[in-house]
Amino acid sequence: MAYLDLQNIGKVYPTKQGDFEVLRNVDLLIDRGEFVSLIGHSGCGKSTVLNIVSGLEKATTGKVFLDGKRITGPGPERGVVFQNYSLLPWLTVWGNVYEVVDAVFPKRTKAEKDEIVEHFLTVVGLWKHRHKRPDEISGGMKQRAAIARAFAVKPQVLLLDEPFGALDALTRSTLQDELVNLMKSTGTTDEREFEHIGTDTVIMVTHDIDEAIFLSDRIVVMTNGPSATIDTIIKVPVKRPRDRRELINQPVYNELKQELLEYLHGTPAAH
Ligand SMILES: Nc1ncnc2c1ncn2[C@@H]1O[C@H](COP(=O)(O)OP(=O)(O)OP(=O)(O)O)[C@@H](O)[C@H]1O
Repeated sequence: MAYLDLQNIGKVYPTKQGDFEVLRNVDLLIDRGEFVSLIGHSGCGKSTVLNIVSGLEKATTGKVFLDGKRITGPGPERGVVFQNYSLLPWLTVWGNVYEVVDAVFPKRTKAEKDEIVEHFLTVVGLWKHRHKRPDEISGGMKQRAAIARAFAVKPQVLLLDEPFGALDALTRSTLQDELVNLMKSTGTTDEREFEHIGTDTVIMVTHDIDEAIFLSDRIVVMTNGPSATIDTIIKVPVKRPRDRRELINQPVYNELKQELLEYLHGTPAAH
């Protein structure tokens, strides 16, 4: 049985101009431990798929199962990083991360929770900005705060909607590496980890082909909308975790890049 099972997902938005069918017949099975990227033209419905798996959006048709249980709403085992950051405006950067760490690890001491928050704010380069509120920091910094918050609680399933989109190239690759590290820590025997086993399954929406190849086991290419569905699924036949420089020197890297470019640009966008 697949860990995540999307069965015949369809999504229709009622609009003033009539019903707008975003997704039709999306079927996808994801195993525990997989890293899957969703790629496709702007507006085809990638975020909608992610929102349905997060439970924040309801599918019009079809069902999603996680570990055999039907998803009917959000849950702590699924962490999200959305494009709009969703930080609480009245809390500082530190407070935004601490709040979720406190909620998810109620049995840890204050010192342990402080340590987690400090670690992840340092990783994303925001420690010295920890006292600022969201309206006092840039878009890229908000994105990094949202990443710190999601990574810090190590949800089993991480749902990432263009998480590194607003970041400069260097920060982007640092955080991609941190995501790789986060997944490596799965199965840790750290005594304090008893509430959580760590992040082992990721679905990420991205527009960046290199990022998709570097991080993913499989890349799901969506058709152009409306009524978008899965066009094809491309496997990345290289063992994870990968070394960025080694990977780009392998012939398979350019073959995959070419294949993805053909899928994405071989057919014109619908909009
Ligand atoms: N609440 C809504 N009501 C009506 N239409 C909507 C609503 N939310 C999204 N849409 C439409 O659904 C389509 C898919 O949106 P979605 O954000 O899932 O696309 P996407 O592939 O993630 O886009 P991008 O890559 O640009 O982020 C778009 O055409 C969008 O305009």
